[in-house]
Amino acid sequence: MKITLNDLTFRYDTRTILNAVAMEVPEGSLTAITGPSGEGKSTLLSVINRLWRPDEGARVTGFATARFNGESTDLLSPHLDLPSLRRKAAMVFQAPTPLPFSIYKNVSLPLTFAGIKKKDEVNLRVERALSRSGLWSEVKERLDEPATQLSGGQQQRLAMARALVTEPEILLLDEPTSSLDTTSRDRIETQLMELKKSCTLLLVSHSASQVARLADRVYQLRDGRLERTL
Ligand SMILES: Nc1ncnc2c1ncn2[C@@H]1O[C@H](COP(=O)(O)OP(=O)(O)OP(=O)(O)O)[C@@H](O)[C@H]1O
Repeated sequence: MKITLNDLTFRYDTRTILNAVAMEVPEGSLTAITGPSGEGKSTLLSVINRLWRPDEGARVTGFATARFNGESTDLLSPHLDLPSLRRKAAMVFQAPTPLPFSIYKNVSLPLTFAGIKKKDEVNLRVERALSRSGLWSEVKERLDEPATQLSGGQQQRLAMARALVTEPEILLLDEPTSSLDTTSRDRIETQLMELKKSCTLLLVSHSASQVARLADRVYQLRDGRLERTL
């Protein structure tokens, strides 16, 4: 399994969000998490790339592991290198988040943070990430233009490219198409079907039809309990 959660309990102060949940995410699959609003689906994703913060009152017990490059990693370890984890388990959020820079810099920035500076390598990776997110042919002639000039759907594919540029093994997607029209949604869904051949995808979605179209495995979160429904 690429990701395994076992007996995982997540609390914000006294409130239990995840109650002894278990989940197994097979490598190279698209696993979906559904469930009512505010139940803790985003919180569940935050366990995997460690976006939750103890200083906000969050407390976690149990087991959460991911296999990176064949090696098991304890996702709850206090010694985890978080920037490195987030390069291997990258995240795409609900709303597109273009930074006030060029299209090129929006995608290449994580490489700068990772210390990858060789121009040829950066160029290669930016092109590959934009191709994998299905945006390359639309932007290859305008890489120096501001990213904010892209349409909403293009901005979300740009966010996917930014997540993909470090070649993550896991891509966490938190309702990535909920703010988009159906054409933009379809484009992203097409890319996701292609991406799962080379990356493990964990998708939070409110849309039953989207889950039916895309998911190999489905979990539903309700009242703190996680139940496998497919
Ligand atoms: N830092 C925090 N401190 C306290 N409570 C929080 C914090 N972050 C989130 N919560 C609460 O935890 C619960 C779960 O939130 P979460 O965002 O994971 O739900 P969700 O299922 O993803 O919701 P939605 O579908 O609406 O995005 C919510 O009730 C939220 O108010």
